[in-house]
Amino acid sequence: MNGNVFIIGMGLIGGSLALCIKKAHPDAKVSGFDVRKRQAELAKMFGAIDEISETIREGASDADLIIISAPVRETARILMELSTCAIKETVIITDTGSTKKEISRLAAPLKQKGFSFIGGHPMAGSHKSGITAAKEILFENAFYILTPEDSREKESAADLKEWLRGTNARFLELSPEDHDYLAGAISHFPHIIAASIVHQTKSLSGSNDLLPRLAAGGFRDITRIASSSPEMWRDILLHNKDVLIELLDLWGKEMERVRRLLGTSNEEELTAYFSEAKQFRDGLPVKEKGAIPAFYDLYVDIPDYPGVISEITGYLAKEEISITNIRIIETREEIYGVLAISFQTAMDREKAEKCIQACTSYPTSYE
Ligand SMILES: NC(=O)c1ccc[n+]([C@@H]2O[C@H](COP(=O)([O-])OP(=O)(O)OC[C@H]3O[C@@H](n4cnc5c(N)ncnc54)[C@H](O)[C@@H]3O)[C@@H](O)[C@H]2O)c1
Ligand SMILES: O=C(O)C(=O)C[C@]1(C(=O)O)C=C[C@@H](O)C=C1
Repeated sequence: MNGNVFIIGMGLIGGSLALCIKKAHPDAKVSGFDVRKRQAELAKMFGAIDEISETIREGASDADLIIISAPVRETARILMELSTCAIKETVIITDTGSTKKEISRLAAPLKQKGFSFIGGHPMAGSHKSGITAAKEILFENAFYILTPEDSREKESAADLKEWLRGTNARFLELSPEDHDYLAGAISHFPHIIAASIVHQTKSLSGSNDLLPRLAAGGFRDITRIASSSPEMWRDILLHNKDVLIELLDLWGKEMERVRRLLGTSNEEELTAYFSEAKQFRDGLPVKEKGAIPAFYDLYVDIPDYPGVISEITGYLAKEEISITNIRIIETREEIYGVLAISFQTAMDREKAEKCIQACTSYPTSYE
């Protein structure tokens, strides 16, 4: 498509969308604004945007598409500001916020003036923030929720999907209320639990300094998202307060149930508790990014000696196989550790396994 795209908030999501739009629509002009000007400068340096806008008013004036990609409570303020700006009658306005009900309510002044606002939420991300973490592949195969509310917005949603074609995401239309309930359950609530586990560990470690040093695989897996932006999560929780309080009450009952099973040493029910959870978790889609991003992980049993990781990444680099993440799951002195390497595609993982098998004697595996 040809036209002017204006992105407000040049962080992880704004930057990644800018890269996707530039790839799919090379003739479009993409400009960006960020309250932290350095973010916009970096976005320009990385080639994510063509121009930096000095103000929202300036960037919005000639835009055909405006994407707001700031924390959700800032998004509310930006919507108010946009409703006072001179903007094209035909402009499509969208956002990327993790909550939709409150944002859609706050877009009312713009909608009353006849502008198309379509709430949006790409359901993929990271615990990392800022433009330096942005990547074109972030939304590949992920669900991208849109919340058009009337027939005019549903029509504009078709143009919006075309603008966002380069995300290679799977678009899904929901009401803002349904969105907030679902996202509350599978995204917002797990972030509270992750942070609460870290809090519990922190307070226990006050009386035992060995505790944080022992926190390995399982703890790291379940608490990764506790490293996300605190301001972003504060705002999400405040926007989705009612749903989250309801989920916290349910969780309390769930924990009571486990406590009872433990108290009575109920072996059968405890096995059933974990079996049911395993069955449901194992049945979640792995090939596509759902609420849970797809990982194409390869596990390599490695001896614990200096240089072993660079040895393996060196072999992969020679074959030009790109890695998205690498971590050690477990290391104990003189015992084998497990190196988990993540790839973007199943094909990359297969190539990597063949390469490691050809160059080393380290056992490899994946689920
Ligand atoms: N991080 C994720 O995993 C993820 C995934 C999907 C959606 N989201 C949502 O997308 C939005 C952006 O998240 P992110 O991860 O890119 O955060 P981020 O912190 O990486 O980027 C947000 C950017 O917005 C800028 N900003 C803040 N207030 C602003 C304002 N008033 N005007 C202009 N710029 C402003 C910040 O300086 C920052 O650069 C949030 O609403 C978040 O809920 C996040
Ligand atoms: O992968 C992560 O780090 C995320 O937390 C991404 C995640 C999620 O909960 O799945 C976080 C918030 C967004 O609104 C969408 C995606």
